[in-house]
Amino acid sequence: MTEIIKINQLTKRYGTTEVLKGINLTIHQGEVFGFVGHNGAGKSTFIHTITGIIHKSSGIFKIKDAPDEQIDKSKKVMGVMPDVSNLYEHMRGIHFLRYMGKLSGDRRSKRDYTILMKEVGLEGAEKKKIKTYSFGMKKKICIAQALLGNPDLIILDEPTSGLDPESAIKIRNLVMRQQKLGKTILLTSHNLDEIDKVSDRVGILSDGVIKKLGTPRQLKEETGVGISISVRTKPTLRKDDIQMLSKKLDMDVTFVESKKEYTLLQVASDEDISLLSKELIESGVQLYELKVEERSLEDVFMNTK
Ligand SMILES: Nc1ncnc2c1ncn2[C@@H]1O[C@H](COP(=O)(O)OP(=O)(O)OP(=O)(O)O)[C@@H](O)[C@H]1O
Repeated sequence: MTEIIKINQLTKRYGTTEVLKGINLTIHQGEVFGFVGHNGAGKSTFIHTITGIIHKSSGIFKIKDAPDEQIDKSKKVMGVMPDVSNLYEHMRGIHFLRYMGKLSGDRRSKRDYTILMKEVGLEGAEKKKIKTYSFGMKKKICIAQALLGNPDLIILDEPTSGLDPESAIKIRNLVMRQQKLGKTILLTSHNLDEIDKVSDRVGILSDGVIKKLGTPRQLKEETGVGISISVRTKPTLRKDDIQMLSKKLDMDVTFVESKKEYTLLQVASDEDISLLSKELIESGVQLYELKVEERSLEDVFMNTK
């Protein structure tokens, strides 16, 4: 696997405040990497550092074979989504993209710029001045800008924040299409469901370091958070029944609540689900339904200190 980003012990201080305290990370070509962390964790600082917008304090990093001292070389392979405040607001959307495209050596035809605008959901707004765009529309043109020049590495800082659900799905699909073209995508988002859907791997930034790293599935499995299951039985299982079952099976089954014929429980592992259902059937309870509620990245995030 070709490494496209390699970071060793990267730190960044603002005055005496150390925001990044030693980031180690490798991202491979063709990966969609989701970077998450609470407000102020340092995600933007990280992106600004590796894209050469601000200087690192210490550590080393390489973007596609170019060491950080040669950041100008690596800028050529990166497409970075700018902040909405950096748009030339007096320009019309399509003219702005063509202008920025020229600066980044973009070779697409005039017609393809219209297609690009459509891809990010700006059809019909090509000739409108950016200053008349809504916040979401400005966000979309920033995403389009990150794709100019056919970069190998696309870096998107909160691309879908402030977008309506339909637009967010469009951007998610765009990310996946770019991946199919062989691009590497690094993105941040506070929408953990979205990160779960698009990312091959996820890194959780906390206290200046990457506290958790892995595929969404690995992280969810490692979290140690119990698995929530809902069972529909006759008779409906009550708290006392669950306590008895738990004792009999010698395992932790936590009663959460019972509503009508449904009982919500938590168990520790997949094996527990199998043992529990077997025991229920053997004890003569009519088991009509057993539904496992998927663990979410939100659980992982909330359990990352
Ligand atoms: N130019 C700066 N000078 C001093 N402190 C800064 C500067 N830029 C950011 N910070 C501080 O660094 C920390 C990390 O900020 P950063 O914007 O990187 O976080 P973030 O994870 O992107 O947050 P959010 O999710 O809210 O966008 C914050 O405490 C912030 O106040």
